[in-house]
Amino acid sequence: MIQVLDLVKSFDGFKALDGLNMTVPDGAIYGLVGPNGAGKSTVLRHITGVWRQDGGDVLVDGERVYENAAVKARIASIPDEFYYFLSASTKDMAGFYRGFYPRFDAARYAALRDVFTTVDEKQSIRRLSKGMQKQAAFWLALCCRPDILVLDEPVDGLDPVMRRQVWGLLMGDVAEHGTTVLVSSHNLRELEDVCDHVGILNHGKVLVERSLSDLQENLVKMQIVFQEKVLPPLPDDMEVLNISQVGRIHTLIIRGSAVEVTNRLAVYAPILMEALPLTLEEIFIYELGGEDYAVRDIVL
Ligand SMILES: Nc1ncnc2c1ncn2[C@@H]1O[C@H](COP(=O)(O)OP(=O)(O)OP(=O)(O)O)[C@@H](O)[C@H]1O
Repeated sequence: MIQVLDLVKSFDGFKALDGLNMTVPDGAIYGLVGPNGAGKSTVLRHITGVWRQDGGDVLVDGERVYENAAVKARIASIPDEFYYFLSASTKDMAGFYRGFYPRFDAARYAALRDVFTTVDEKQSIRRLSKGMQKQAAFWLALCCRPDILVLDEPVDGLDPVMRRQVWGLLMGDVAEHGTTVLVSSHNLRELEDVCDHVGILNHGKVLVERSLSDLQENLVKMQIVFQEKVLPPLPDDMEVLNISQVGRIHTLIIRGSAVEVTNRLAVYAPILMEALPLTLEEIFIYELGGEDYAVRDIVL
């Protein structure tokens, strides 16, 4: 488990991290979402032990990360800026990682040649295209067999086919080995299909942190058509977060499970009724939008 506790980091008096708290459970795919300058890269650099905090703590399974080689050997990272040795090729870096990561998997390195076919492993990484550099970074990171994989806007620059392949590999590692994946993005939609936990970050703080199952079990989108064009009065204790209407179709966002809400609305004898899942973006908007405009602005 990764615990970030009241983390503070200032640059020339500017608080890039301002008492940031977050918890990433083991085996989670945790999406850290926020606008430019929110502090995503800064917090990730603390979690990977690159930077020392001014205040607070970053713990992995209860141990401090900073200057802790044993903990760092369990973490692989794809940062937003590449840090490979000047003129090092993918193959050179694999040799270096083999010495650092105790579980470096040489057989996997060989097998992944068939996935990253466009990357010339003998070419200097800096001379590869941006997308190929990202592919090389994934190739190397996946071979480290880390317990924790920290990815800073990882799929930027990857084409759609490669994105799918990379996410497939990552999700396979999560399912088979319980790898914890922490991934940052500007865009909730990009993480929609993969994350099971989400933290929304702005101005150096996590505004809200939730697990997807908590959110999804508790909110449903109902599309309903009644004989009459107007919506019948609904029970007082039914928590309706949003109502919209297009023609005769009413769309209601209601708190509760799909089964429970469907049963309660069936009493009104609709002509047509369907319970639909909400997107992650919709969940955040309806769950928090009313009460927290900062969150609403970020996810919209
Ligand atoms: N080395 C640094 N020196 C000075 N200021 C910095 C440094 N690194 C980050 N900052 C500042 O800290 C704030 C957070 O930056 P950070 O890179 O963490 O944001 P981000 O959420 O990753 O943004 P983006 O989505 O644009 O990558 C910004 O205001 C940035 O200017």
